[in-house]
Amino acid sequence: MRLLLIHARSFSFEVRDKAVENPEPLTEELKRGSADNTLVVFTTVEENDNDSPSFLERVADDVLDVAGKVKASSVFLYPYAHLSPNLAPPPKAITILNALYETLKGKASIPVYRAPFGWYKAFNISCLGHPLSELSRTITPQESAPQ
Ligand SMILES: NCC(=O)N[C@H]1[C@@H](O)[C@H](n2cnc3c(N)ncnc32)O[C@@H]1CO
Repeated sequence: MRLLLIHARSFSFEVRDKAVENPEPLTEELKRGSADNTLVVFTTVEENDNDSPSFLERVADDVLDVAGKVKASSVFLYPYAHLSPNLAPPPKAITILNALYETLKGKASIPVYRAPFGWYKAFNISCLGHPLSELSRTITPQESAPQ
């Protein structure tokens, strides 16, 4: 999994067009969204990722560690298919992203928002520019436990 974490003074998005054959069904609340003082997590699910609790908890712990360090008021999970050449196919990616969203919500003491999967979206972001305001992570499922 590849993450780009941007601590934003403000962030907003609005859905435009379908980007995959079967995008996530849109509800009114998923068509647009915004937050201030938020940690935007651009997330690319890779082909070797899985939805095991141990993997998702490592990802969530890393994200929430950054959110705490930068004192973000919320986390914004943003599906983003541009951070890796080894993409998981959409059905697997949406499953893992939704599981990561639930894991984050279960662990976070701040609100966790998300943008919908499978859509092109317009977005505005105002990066705060402090030393921890632009971070990237590559997190992979651990190999099977040593024999
Ligand atoms: N620019 C906006 C956009 O990227 N839209 C992406 C994601 O919402 C989603 N998507 C498809 N595959 C993946 C993946 N492996 N990981 C994350 N999202 C994915 O499908 C859209 C087209 O690739």
